[in-house]
Amino acid sequence: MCTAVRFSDGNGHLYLARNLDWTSGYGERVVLTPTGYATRSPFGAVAGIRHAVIGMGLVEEKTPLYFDCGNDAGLAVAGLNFPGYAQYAPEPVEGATNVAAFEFPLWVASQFASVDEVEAALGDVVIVDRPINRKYPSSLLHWIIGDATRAVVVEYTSDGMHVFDDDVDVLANQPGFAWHHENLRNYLNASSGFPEDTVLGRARLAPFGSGSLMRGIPGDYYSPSRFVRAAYVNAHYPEKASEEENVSRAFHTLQQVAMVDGCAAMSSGEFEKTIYTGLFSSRTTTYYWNTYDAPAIRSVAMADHASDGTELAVI
Ligand SMILES: C[C@H](CCC(=O)NCCS(=O)(=O)O)[C@H]1CC[C@H]2[C@@H]3[C@H](O)C[C@@H]4C[C@H](O)CC[C@]4(C)[C@H]3C[C@H](O)[C@]12C
Repeated sequence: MCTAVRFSDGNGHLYLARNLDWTSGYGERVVLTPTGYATRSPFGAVAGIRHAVIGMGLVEEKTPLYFDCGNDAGLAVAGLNFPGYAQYAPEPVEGATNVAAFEFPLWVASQFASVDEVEAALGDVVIVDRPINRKYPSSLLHWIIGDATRAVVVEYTSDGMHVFDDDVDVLANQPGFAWHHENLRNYLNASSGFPEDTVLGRARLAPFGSGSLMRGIPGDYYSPSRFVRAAYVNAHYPEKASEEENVSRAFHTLQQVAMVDGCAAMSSGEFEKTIYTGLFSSRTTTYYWNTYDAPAIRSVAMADHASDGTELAVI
């Protein structure tokens, strides 16, 4: 499973972070797509790279396949599994902007500078089930897209495109965003406060310590539970000013919804775990990540490579 969160430093910078939860990795690396790169795009949606893009992904058929990424203008996107709901158009539609499912994150991050811009463009978009090759059929995903001010969730289902204003800045897996948002109403009681002593019968009862009013926030790995827990932590985390504090914030928040080996099996019987946690910071246009087996945080800044070059940098 996967979980993603967006937040800001209150000073015009975006932080968008995600856990990639699966049984094993795909050989993913940090990939920088510079503005001079001539990428392939089956229907021409990604005609050129207007904004340099950095994120986690694979390169296949000379095409960056991003799992999550951000750009030099402060916009970022992450794709999370959405099987049973996602349904792309079988063929391109004449007159529309046809975006192959595999290139959706690259299309977002290479073409636009803000959530408002993407949202306006999405009105004309058809997401097409056109795999990059036979090895990699289209993944069934939904996406969170964020900038320094807000986030939206994009779901493409049997009745077409849906764009939701994500006012809690979180995404998990199934079911759809609208369900997850409604489900938050089950947790209105949860708060970060410290309760008063209470009287029960002739007994005066005091809390054991802090955390008492947070009880009821679900602790398991099920997608609805991760959505609620990530929304709680992300909303209660105090705004932080520095890059270091915000990197710490992202990794601490996602640690709350990270999956530990052996605890949750998939239908195959294999266990899911958090393969990597990735974070895009627009403040430094840096991609930070760690992995299950190498938990120290590593980073690559766009400035470390030629973001106006013609070749992909695979780090
Ligand atoms: C498996 C990943 C999603 C993890 C997740 O959400 N798990 C949820 C588990 S569960 O259902 O809820 O049980 C997704 C996220 C991004 C996906 C990748 C990206 O979309 C890029 C390419 C796209 C190609 O079409 C398929 C390979 C691929 C390389 C994808 C493989 C895989 O589907 C990825 C890595």
